[in-house]
Amino acid sequence: MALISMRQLLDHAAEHGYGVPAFNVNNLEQMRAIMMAANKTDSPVIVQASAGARKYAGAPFLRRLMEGAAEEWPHIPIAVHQDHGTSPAVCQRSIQLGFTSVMMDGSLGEDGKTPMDYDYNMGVTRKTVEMAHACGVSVEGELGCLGSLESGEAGEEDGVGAAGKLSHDQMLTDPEEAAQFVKDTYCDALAIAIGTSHGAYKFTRPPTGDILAIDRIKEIHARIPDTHLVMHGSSSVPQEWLDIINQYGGEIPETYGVPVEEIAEGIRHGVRKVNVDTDLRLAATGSVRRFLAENPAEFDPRKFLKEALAGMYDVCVKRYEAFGTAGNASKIKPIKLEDMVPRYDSGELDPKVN
Ligand SMILES: O=C(CO)COP(=O)(O)O
Ligand SMILES: O=C[C@H](O)COP(=O)(O)O
Ligand SMILES: [Zn+2]
Ligand SMILES: [Zn+2]
Repeated sequence: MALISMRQLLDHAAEHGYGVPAFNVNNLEQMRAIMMAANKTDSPVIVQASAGARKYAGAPFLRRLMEGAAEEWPHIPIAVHQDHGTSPAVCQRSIQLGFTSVMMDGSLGEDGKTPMDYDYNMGVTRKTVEMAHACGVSVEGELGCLGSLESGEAGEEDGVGAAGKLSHDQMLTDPEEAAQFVKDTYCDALAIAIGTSHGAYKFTRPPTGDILAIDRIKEIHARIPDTHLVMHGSSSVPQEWLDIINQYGGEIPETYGVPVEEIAEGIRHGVRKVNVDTDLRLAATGSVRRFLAENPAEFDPRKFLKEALAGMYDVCVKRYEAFGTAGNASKIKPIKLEDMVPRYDSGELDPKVN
């Protein structure tokens, strides 16, 4: 079974200059779509589960989904990551469950909503790193809060993210602070705030530099060249899927996501993990709406779920190709988690800070 640490996967991505989409998983169809697309394109995989996913599917089922993926596609390296952990204890339970990577999102408090200060964030992240690295598990931290530079609104969506108004400073990760944070915590990957937000309603117009700060990535990367940068809220919100949803009875107002070309520019400057959830939701919804509208007599869920899978598969293939992930699965030689431990202990994985 090729469940590997996210650190190993992202180190390979950094060495070879590509990015990896991290798709959120809640159910069988998403998992199969992601894996079938990875198999087709020879891409290594990051799948991630949120607190909402654990609530929806239940932790034992989620674990079995991931184990099932590794069993059916043993030649594909898979990092199993916990998305937006709200405390070291949550991260610890995920490690116990078999996750190979965790996110400690200390930019927000345990409620997942209240923006916290540097010292709190640094403390919980440092604690998580000590615990995770002792198990060979990697850690993603977050500095800055996701939110819209267009409206000043925080990124709350489906109960995830800060709520209310945020200042510009809170919504843009400071390169100086990022350098200090990496020095203080030794996290493997860092989620940065550059104007993206979760969900489908990111921008009211195609984003330009004033509302999507891709340039900020370059400044941060220059300070922490070994730390893998993570873009959250990076669905592209494909207009073709919005059109299909609305053509078949949906009511989604005009909205724009993060263009794939902007993500590719980020990848050229140190972004290695690109979080995508909403795009698969849109593809699944559009596919199901279309199928049921065109086949009103059908009632076998496998028929419409197969359509959902096909729509999501399509999005996954496009992202693996656009981010340069394709062609790399077969080049990675899996390192066991227990063999990551001495690598951390020896200091060979310590981050460089300029
Ligand atoms: O960041 C995400 C999960 O952590 C998902 O972002 P999207 O809502 O843009 O897909
Ligand atoms: O972090 C945001 C992801 O899109 C997960 O969303 P969720 O909490 O609804 O599962
Ligand atoms: Zn956050
Ligand atoms: Zn996120």
